[in-house]
Amino acid sequence: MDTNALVNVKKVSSETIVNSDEIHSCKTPMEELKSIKLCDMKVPMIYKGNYLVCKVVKNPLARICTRVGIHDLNDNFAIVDLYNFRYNLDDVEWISPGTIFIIKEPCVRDVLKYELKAIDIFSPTDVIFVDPADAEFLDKIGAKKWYESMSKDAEVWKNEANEFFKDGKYEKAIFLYERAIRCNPENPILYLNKSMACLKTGAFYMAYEAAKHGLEKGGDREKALYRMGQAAYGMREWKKAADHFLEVLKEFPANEFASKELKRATSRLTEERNGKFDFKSIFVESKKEKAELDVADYKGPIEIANIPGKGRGMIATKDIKEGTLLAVSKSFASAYEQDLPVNLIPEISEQVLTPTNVKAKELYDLYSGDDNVPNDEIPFGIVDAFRIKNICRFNCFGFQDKDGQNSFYLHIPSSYFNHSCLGNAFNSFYGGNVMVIHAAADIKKGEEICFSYGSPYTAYLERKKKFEKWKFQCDCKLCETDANDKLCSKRDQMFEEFEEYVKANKNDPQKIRETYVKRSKFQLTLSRMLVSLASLHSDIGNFSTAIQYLEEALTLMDGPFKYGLNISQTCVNLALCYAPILNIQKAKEMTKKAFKYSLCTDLDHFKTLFPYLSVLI
Ligand SMILES: C[S@@+](CC[C@H](N)C(=O)[O-])C[C@H]1O[C@@H](n2cnc3c(N)ncnc32)[C@H](O)[C@@H]1O
Repeated sequence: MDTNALVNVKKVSSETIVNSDEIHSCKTPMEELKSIKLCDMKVPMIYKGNYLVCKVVKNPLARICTRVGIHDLNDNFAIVDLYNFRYNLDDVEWISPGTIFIIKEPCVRDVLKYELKAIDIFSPTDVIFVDPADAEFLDKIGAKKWYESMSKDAEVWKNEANEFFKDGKYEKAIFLYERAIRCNPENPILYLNKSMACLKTGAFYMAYEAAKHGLEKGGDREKALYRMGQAAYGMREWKKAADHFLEVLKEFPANEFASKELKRATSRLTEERNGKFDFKSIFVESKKEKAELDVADYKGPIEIANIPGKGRGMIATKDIKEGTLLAVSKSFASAYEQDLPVNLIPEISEQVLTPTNVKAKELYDLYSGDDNVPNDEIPFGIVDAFRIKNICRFNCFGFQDKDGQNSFYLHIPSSYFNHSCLGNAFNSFYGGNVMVIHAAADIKKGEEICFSYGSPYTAYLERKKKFEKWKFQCDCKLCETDANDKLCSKRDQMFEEFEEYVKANKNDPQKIRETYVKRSKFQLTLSRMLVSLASLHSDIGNFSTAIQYLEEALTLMDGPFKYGLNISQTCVNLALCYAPILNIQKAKEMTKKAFKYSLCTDLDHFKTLFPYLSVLI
């Protein structure tokens, strides 16, 4: 047997992993599974109905997954590849040699070169970690031989856990607080400390439960209630959070932290109930690196309905005016390109384990690609990596910041809007983390509300290809017009050449204009060229030509796609061209128009976005 396989973790792309059709997630409770040993396992095979008890014997290695060498209860060796447990793969401490764990329904394959068995784990909830000091549980799974006799003094483990906590090693601290609790289940401090450590790792459900137990065991009420409030806030249960902070203040009125937190929770409640958001502050905050914005989700006069041929979609519950705020959502999970592999499963795993299972239900209800497979109910506390991977594929939004860095976001409520290139809604992002959807037109009660999944500027064939990946065809008027227009792809090609050409010539888009002779509608490519040309001219101070191009572009943009084409920015550009030639009246007119189309809450918000226009408004 060659254990060198361990040093040979393959470099594979994240796609290779998450696309595997063999991703299996165990949905059966541990009590219903039977133990199995490596010698009884044939390869390749998924051992449904079984579990394997193992112990890490070889140091972990990490590339795209974390790989460890394990022994089973017969001391037979195998490789275990753990996917989707961590963002930060450099962190391997969580599975160091000596770690005992159970693999529920293991997927076994062979590594021919090394004549070894290998087990792939994709869903974090397929693993149960076992404390070597937990004699009772080890006995239950037939692993008594791995029992390590350790101190039974809870204080010893509490002190050790506190040290880990101080070093920022929260998971290790949680593991030891749990050991301490097994030694002395009546000590409330252990629960409260565990709760604090859980808050640090974002395991809010566990934090809430631990603080509640601490309270029930007679622990410090101020601390317990405050932590319950913090945990509820983390779970985005604003009312519950506010109630706990109020309870703290009632008994301990001098607690300044609780009064601050109560204010925050109340703001979230107002956002959630009335759609009253401070978009200016959200904008300022979103400009910070890897900003984590603190906002509630809001659902305006809209509801989910079945839309023939499109699955589910959003419809208006009453007549809606253009510019109305329809929805705000904070991303459920996010990943940054620089943190390769891009993988939302570790974060989603934390979120899925909430007490009421509401979040898990909302997540698993999202479209996962196969209309023929009913979205069967996933039991509470189960991370189904395969389903989540598909949900991400059909519902994630990519976002590129100004430095060209990509990030990926899953927004739950916003995932129910279908696409239309000429959508009657417009979605904008605050750093990607927060998605805001406004009505881009007047909408009648019962009408479907769609927004464009990309820029309407995207060339027709490119759009079509993109939609094919998402398994649909767009039947909007723009796609219909483009599909019937023989000059469409020629024009798109000309545009590409044009971009190169204008860079060199700063010339007129006459040739493109000519391609529209037979089509007066949707002259998007022309407007795009005019905007490009205008910017070249304004850069060299040729403002009157820039104005001529921008005014023409503005007329062409004024259609159902005006928000998608960022008409507000074109008005800003015009204002910035009128101002230097001292046509202040026009500059003010354009600034006013820019504000109208900016969807800003108020002038203050607008001025934060465009401070250099402040004097014109
Ligand atoms: C983000 S989901 C939108 C909600 C989805 N319709 C549902 O039932 O949950 C994206 C998926 O919706 C469907 N879809 C979106 N826009 C569509 C359109 N214009 N026509 C047909 N299907 C569309 C496609 O299946 C696409 O992959």
